[in-house]
Amino acid sequence: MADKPTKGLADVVAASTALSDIDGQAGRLFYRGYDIHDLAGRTTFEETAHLLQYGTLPTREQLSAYGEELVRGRTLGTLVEANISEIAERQAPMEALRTLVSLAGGDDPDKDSNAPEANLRKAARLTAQQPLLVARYHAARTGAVIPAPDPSLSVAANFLLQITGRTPGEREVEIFDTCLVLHADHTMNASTFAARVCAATLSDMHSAIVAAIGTLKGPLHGGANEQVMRTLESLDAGAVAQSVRDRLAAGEKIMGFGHRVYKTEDPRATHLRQMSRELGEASGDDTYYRMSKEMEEVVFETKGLYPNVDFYAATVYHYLGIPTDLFTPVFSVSRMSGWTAHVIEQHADNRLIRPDSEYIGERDQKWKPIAER
Ligand SMILES: CC(=O)SCCNC(=O)CCNC(=O)[C@H](O)C(C)(C)COP(=O)(O)OP(=O)(O)OC[C@H]1O[C@@H](n2cnc3c(N)ncnc32)[C@H](O)[C@@H]1OP(=O)(O)O
Ligand SMILES: O=C([O-])CC(=O)C(=O)O
Repeated sequence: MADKPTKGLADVVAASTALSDIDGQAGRLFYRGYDIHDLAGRTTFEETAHLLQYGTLPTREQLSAYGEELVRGRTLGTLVEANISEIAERQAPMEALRTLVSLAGGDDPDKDSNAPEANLRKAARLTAQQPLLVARYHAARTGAVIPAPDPSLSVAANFLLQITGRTPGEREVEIFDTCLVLHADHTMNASTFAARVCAATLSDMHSAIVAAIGTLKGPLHGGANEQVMRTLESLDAGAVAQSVRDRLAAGEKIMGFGHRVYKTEDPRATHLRQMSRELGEASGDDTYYRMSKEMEEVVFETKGLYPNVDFYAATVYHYLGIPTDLFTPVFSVSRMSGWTAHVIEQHADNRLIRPDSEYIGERDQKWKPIAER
């Protein structure tokens, strides 16, 4: 007889990983032993992706080779090209990405191999393609002609260029790059777990990533960043505190607050709050930042909850000119680096992930023919 399950697998250690570690009491996050506070603002997304996928911060030569691989990967295959316009017309952003990554699996030259070298090549291609998929999806649905990927630009700069259609400022690129670093990996979060469950059947990397994208989409996970912006837009700037109190009193969840693991401030929120303030002030209208601060105070006062990574990410993306329904796709652009690294790690030391369940249904039922039911 199985033990009583922990609802939502809270506190269950479901996998071993050398990729990231969280101290939820102290509010600390590490990627392969490096404190997120040391990485954020000092290490580029490309270096972070290399750290996760290859295991080390790259030397200059390694970074240059990896950067070139990412630049070469900024291209879409024939299956994706043939379908992206229709998908953009008919599917919302995260659904479209789920479909497009699945199609990209069909285009991938390494699709039939889970070998370590093939997995590394697929990880780089998926990391390179994800921002392009988001930009091309957005262009297809708006009819905009977007600039072609610029090989001289970083992942962050190229994405901002393609989404906004204008050359981003240096500080905007730095800030967006830091966002990508902050979202890259996070232990056994729901989408990473989904990817690992899929990979552990010895299914392929693209299948695992499709599972992860579908899982990230939900508002209790990555989908919360979009909902944060929708909440801010729905509030009267002069009555934020009262509206939030009313919503909490009515039993509503306020998106962007609370976390399964952090019992104190999410260390990523510390950076995102600061970047939101900076961009809000630079924009000349920091209303959404100030409203966010007020929400944060009221939610803490009323429920003792802290903002998670999604809360201030919303206003940062807003100030950077990213459309609200692309906030969760932006999360996937970064998390692709972590998801793929987890698939590599799972395949390297695999055992099927198949937990037990507690049976709570009827027993000893007596079968009757259909005429007697
Ligand atoms: C990248 C990420 O995935 S970060 C998380 C993004 N998700 C969100 O921001 C959605 C809002 N937050 C939540 O729903 C939750 O805090 C989660 C999903 C993140 C964590 O969930 P769990 O660990 O299962 O906590 P759970 O949902 O059981 O909450 C515990 C208690 O805090 C309350 N609570 C948790 N989060 C919130 C919130 N955002 N607003 C109001 N109350 C909340 C719950 O209602 C519950 O109260 P109760 O014990 O009186 O019923
Ligand atoms: O860890 C989690 O449960 C959610 C989260 O913050 C993330 O995926 O970044």
